Amino acid sequence: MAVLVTGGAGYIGSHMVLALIDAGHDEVVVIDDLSTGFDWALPPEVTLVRGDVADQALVAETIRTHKIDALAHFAAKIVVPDSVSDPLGYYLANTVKSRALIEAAIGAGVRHVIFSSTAAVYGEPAVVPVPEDLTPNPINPYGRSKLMTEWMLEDAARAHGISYVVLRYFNVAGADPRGRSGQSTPNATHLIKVATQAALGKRSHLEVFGTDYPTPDGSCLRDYIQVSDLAAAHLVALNHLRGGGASMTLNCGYGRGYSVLEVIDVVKSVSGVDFPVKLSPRRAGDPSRIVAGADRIRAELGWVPQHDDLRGIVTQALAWEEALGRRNRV
Ligand SMILES: NC(=O)c1ccc[n+]([C@@H]2O[C@H](COP(=O)([O-])OP(=O)(O)OC[C@H]3O[C@@H](n4cnc5c(N)ncnc54)[C@H](O)[C@@H]3O)[C@@H](O)[C@H]2O)c1
Ligand SMILES: O=c1ccn([C@@H]2O[C@H](COP(=O)(O)OP(=O)(O)O[C@H]3O[C@H](CO)[C@H](O)[C@H](O)[C@H]3O)[C@@H](O)[C@H]2O)c(=O)[nH]1
Repeated sequence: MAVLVTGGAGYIGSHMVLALIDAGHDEVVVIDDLSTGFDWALPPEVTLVRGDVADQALVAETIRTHKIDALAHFAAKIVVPDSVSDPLGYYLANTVKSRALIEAAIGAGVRHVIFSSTAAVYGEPAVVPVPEDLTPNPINPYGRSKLMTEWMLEDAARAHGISYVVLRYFNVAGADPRGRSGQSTPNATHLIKVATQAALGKRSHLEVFGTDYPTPDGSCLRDYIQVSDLAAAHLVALNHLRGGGASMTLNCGYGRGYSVLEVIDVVKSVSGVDFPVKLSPRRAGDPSRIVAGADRIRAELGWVPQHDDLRGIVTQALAWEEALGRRNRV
């Protein structure tokens, strides 16, 4: 039995690949078009199929050749403000292409699917921390594009007798504790990545997008989950499905929110650099606060996070950013 990881050369997917290898899974296959991923992020024992997840012939051949029973689908476009300016591009990448992938995967014999969804499906939730059974109400095209894929997967699983786990990630951050991978996108927009780049002088300053939100300090609140903890959640989800477990949808977060200004303070404290910060207007598509109701995944899958510590997450992100600079990569 082998696992196909779409988007495995990307930030989170590469940590999933490492988690699979570390756990002794001997056949891991990645399909990735390298649009935002890097082949060097993959260990040498992993098979990389370079291509598009919507190429149904390629997907079917890959699944049959490697006798794949489980699919972990990470490949997507992921930047919320870009989805506001290019909604149709996001619906194509995240919804239309996922439809093609799911059809090809089921047709070729895949039995289990783990899907990378997002807290963005909740939009601006009335309840915080947000439980999984709150009716989704995304406020940007990114969240909508992902929610439609959740629905397609749920319907297709019911019709074709396969099982799935939808994981709704909150804000993913940090890097592999052993320094093997991290967030490598040069023009990434994620707060902790941008802040570490500002601390290391790769950016002149950091902008805070909005200080007039209805939150304690006026900046947005997010629940930052460490990337290897998230990968570990996928492993327990995989074991659950292969063991005959039921389909389910689970939040992935720690259940605690930090404001943008709090995160900046931690990055300044850990790095020892008082980099310039500019207070700017709100960014399109941002909800004010989003924190995971984090109990269900622990109860259902027995997931126990190992890295629930913002200072530790920032320390890992800084170390990875420094290593990228040393390697002259990005
Ligand atoms: N980063 C976060 O905070 C976050 C939060 C919630 C959900 N997610 C979800 O996690 C998943 C992974 O995100 P990430 O942060 O690792 O992003 P990423 O951009 O680093 O990784 C995406 C990978 O998918 C590949 N890819 C994109 N489109 C493809 C296609 N059509 N065919 C083949 N490969 C393709 C890219 O080359 C890249 O390697 C996404 O589905 C995203 O929506 C991320
Ligand atoms: O330079 C920056 C970057 C971000 N922010 C703020 O920091 C917060 C977090 O922003 P990120 O861009 O790091 O993350 P998002 O919350 O926009 O989105 C991320 O988490 C979501 C889930 O909550 C999605 O899944 C999405 O893929 C992923 O990028 C937001 O309030 C944003 O306005 C800044 O103030 N300055």
